Amino acid sequence: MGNKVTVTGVAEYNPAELDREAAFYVAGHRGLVGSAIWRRLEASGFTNLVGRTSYQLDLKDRDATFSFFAETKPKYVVLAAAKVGGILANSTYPVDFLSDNMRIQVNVLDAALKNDVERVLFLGSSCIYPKLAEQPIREDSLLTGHLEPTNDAYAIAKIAGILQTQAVRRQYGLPWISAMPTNLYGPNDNFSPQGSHVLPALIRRYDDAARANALSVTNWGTGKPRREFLHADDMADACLYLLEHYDGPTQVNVGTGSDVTIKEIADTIATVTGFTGETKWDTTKPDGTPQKLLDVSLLAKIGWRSQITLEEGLDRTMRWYHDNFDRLRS
Ligand SMILES: NC(=O)C1=CN([C@@H]2O[C@H](COP(=O)(O)OP(=O)(O)OC[C@H]3O[C@@H](n4cnc5c(N)ncnc54)[C@H](OP(=O)(O)O)[C@@H]3O)[C@@H](O)[C@H]2O)C=CC1
Ligand SMILES: C[C@H]1O[C@H](OP(=O)(O)OP(=O)(O)OC[C@H]2O[C@@H](n3cnc4c(=O)[nH]c(N)nc43)[C@H](O)[C@@H]2O)[C@@H](O)[C@@H](O)C1=O
Repeated sequence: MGNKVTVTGVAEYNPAELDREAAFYVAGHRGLVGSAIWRRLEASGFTNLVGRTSYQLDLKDRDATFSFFAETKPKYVVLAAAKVGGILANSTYPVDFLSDNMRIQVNVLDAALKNDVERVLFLGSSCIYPKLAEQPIREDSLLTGHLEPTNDAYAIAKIAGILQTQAVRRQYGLPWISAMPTNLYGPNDNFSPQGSHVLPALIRRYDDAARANALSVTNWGTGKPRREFLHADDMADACLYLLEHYDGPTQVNVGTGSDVTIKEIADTIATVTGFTGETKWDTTKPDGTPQKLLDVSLLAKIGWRSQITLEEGLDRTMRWYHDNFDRLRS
């Protein structure tokens, strides 16, 4: 690692470029985040990227995960493989979100340790923070209050992942880090009506309604909660930036620093899809946490800011959605 720079009172980091020829395993390389990281690494000249689908390698299988690490010997790992879903999936299948994610991350982190992986980036989520955390949410609000019940099982798994990363730092002195993204969107997102996050769900719902000349659509909850949306390409850029510029125990928030209400994002998507009907709200569906806006000042101190505006990101995502429309429905 390079020269140590102190960020007053928060963390320390050592800028150092990663070796472009070393084996770099992107766990979950077909997903929203993993595919964006893969594109970012390719564009930055990495020549030895390693990826496996869940069909080729089920990371819940400990023996298979250890064999894979022993064979491929990655020098770097980003853990973007996880069981992921929106508010309804999280609240309907809490056992899966807890158990699958615990198993995936324990297997990957243990195998990485056994095989001397030099740098690991563990990805958590902004849902690790207390439901009623002071906004914008600082990293030090972790474990200071009760979690949002619709995603507490998933959040507990993610908190365990952060702690495992920190424990490896303490016990073995390795420069492993973790990042906490806000709500993400972009190409290769999950657009399934029941399982997805809100932004892809709204794209699909309003686009379908516009094509069918429907008179109304019905969204979930009250529309009042506030969410912060970051494009996956920005997230991928932040991941590489953190790996090359940050070496501290604190999980680093990754977001844009601004949020919108669900009603506002719904109105925007209605406009861009050309839907002119009425929007209704199904208040029997959960709202989830009232606001989730990350404090991104640590990330700014380290030197990174998001570049893709919500308008630009939505435009890119809509174009990707239309290009992949047939495949997404097959
Ligand atoms: N999407 C979001 O809004 C947010 C995501 N995050 C975090 O970012 C990370 C990536 O999420 P995202 O890209 O959205 O998720 P996706 O669902 O788009 O992708 C998840 C990836 O994980 C892989 N995977 C799942 N289970 C297994 C398994 N048992 N074995 C091997 N691979 C598996 C899948 O592989 P395959 O395609 O081959 O089946 C898939 O490529 C996660 O840690 C998530 O918690 C954090 C905050 C917000
Ligand atoms: C990233 C984060 O994502 C999840 O948390 P969430 O932020 O609450 O996620 P969401 O995107 O699913 O919903 C955001 C808001 O939007 C409203 N909403 C309206 N209409 C639809 C709709 O059609 N689908 C969905 N999913 N939500 C809708 C919905 O009622 C809620 O008020 C975590 O479980 C966890 O996975 C996690 O870490």
